[in-house]
Amino acid sequence: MNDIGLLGLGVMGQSLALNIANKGYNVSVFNITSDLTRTFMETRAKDRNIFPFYDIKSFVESLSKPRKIFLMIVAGQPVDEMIQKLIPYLDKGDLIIDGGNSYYKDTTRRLKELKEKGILYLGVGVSGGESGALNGPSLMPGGTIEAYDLVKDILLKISAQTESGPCCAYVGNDSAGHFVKMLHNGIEYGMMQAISEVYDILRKVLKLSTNEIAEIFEEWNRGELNSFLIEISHKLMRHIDKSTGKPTLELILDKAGQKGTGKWTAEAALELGIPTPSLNAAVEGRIITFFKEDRTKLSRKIQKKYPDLTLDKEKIIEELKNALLFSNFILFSQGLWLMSEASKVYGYNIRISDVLKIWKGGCIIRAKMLDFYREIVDEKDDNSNLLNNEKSIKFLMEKIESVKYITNVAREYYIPMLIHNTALDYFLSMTEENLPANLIQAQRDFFGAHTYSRIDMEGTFHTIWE
Ligand SMILES: NC(=O)C1=CN([C@@H]2O[C@H](COP(=O)(O)OP(=O)(O)OC[C@H]3O[C@@H](n4cnc5c(N)ncnc54)[C@H](OP(=O)(O)O)[C@@H]3O)[C@@H](O)[C@H]2O)C=CC1
Ligand SMILES: O=C(CO)[C@H](O)[C@H](O)COP(=O)(O)O
Repeated sequence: MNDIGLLGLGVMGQSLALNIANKGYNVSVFNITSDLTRTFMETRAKDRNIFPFYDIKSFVESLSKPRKIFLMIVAGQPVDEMIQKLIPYLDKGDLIIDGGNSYYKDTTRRLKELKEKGILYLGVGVSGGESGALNGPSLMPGGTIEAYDLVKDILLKISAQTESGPCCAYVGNDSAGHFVKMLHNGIEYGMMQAISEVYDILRKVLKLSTNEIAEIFEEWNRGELNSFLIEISHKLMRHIDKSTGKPTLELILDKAGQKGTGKWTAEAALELGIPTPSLNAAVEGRIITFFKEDRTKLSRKIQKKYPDLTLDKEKIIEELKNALLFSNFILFSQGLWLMSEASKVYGYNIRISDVLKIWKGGCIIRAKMLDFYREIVDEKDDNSNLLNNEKSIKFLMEKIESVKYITNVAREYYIPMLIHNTALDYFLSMTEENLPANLIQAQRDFFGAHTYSRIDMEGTFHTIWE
């Protein structure tokens, strides 16, 4: 009898199967297309404690009870289909673990449906891409503690390890695991967009070569900005395309793909009423890239009047570094506030400090600054908003002039900076006592008799404006 079943042998599934086997567990594997299983067994899984199965029944029957089946397949309908195929062979107390990027509301529904059948279910956020899955991902399991306890040992062993411990911890009830992973990706979109904005300034304003930009990013990666995304950015910038001799990056079409997790984050924020303009802007930024033909046509219709500026290269590089630190802070701040609200509304009971700990290693948004964010979260009882802390304000105010400077330079050169602009505007809005919403309220009352509150007396008021 094998310890665990891994269902789905795509990019992530193969690596996870190997990772689990490397930790000494016997792994049964199954994939919907048998050829993929055969190829995997003949290559990467050869002579390993990995056992192939070509039908669901024998795959399930190969597992010791209570059975543990890790799904690593395309999210959405395939997960529902596969659960239906598994159910006839499962017993009460068996556990299905969904490690894909499933929509959290689907996870809530599946948990309920399977609970009625006595089958346990865990929605586990998995981050780290192919190499993380193989060498140690960040794991965000959510569901019942009873279900988590069944696979806790395996998950802790296969996860990334940092000086703060394993990058796996029970994150909360119900669909908390997939909600947290979705938010991880929402922040990931923001960080990627912010880095690309900085890259744009370096190449278009300072006219640096891709290799020179790689050097700057490599230098930044040795300091406060140290992160997986900065690291891979400088590495990928050095990759040369063999057929042209050019940096491969320069040959990639500027249309960014997306599979949905960023959009779900923005939707969740709107649904829960938490302001996340920078997370939302990252999704919008990707959507805009998709309209390449329109952008190309329009770009030929406008005349750009470039300024006659003497640029201080070193100053711009230094200000960009600070602006990126500012924007990253705001991205996490918006994301963690949303997480905290979801935790209250959905009863997840998420410990944000633990989430920041498990994001320290293995995942795509791992960064040195996470220690600072965690320090802030740990300082207050109500950790719903990172901004409510003196250290945060000091950190941001030390960098605000850089963001103002950089966003102004960007404007002079017609360069969009969706993340940096929204991060700055968010900070200015959140730290402004007097916003012009009085006018909005008056307009609403004028056209729709929506009423308003007054600053000088209690109550609800309506005015006949004309
Ligand atoms: N790639 C990444 O960096 C990360 C991915 N994820 C998530 O992990 C999951 C898997 O991703 P990844 O490994 O990259 O994807 P791949 O496209 O490499 O693999 C997808 C897997 O799903 C299987 N599959 C597709 N349709 C069905 C179906 N109807 N029934 C059963 N199995 C099916 C495929 O089988 P076959 O090929 O035979 O059709 C294959 O095994 C996704 O939810 C993804 O969002 C999470 C973190 C990181
Ligand atoms: O979950 C992931 C990383 O954390 C996956 O790589 C995911 O596909 C990234 O999202 P998108 O494809 O929308 O960029």
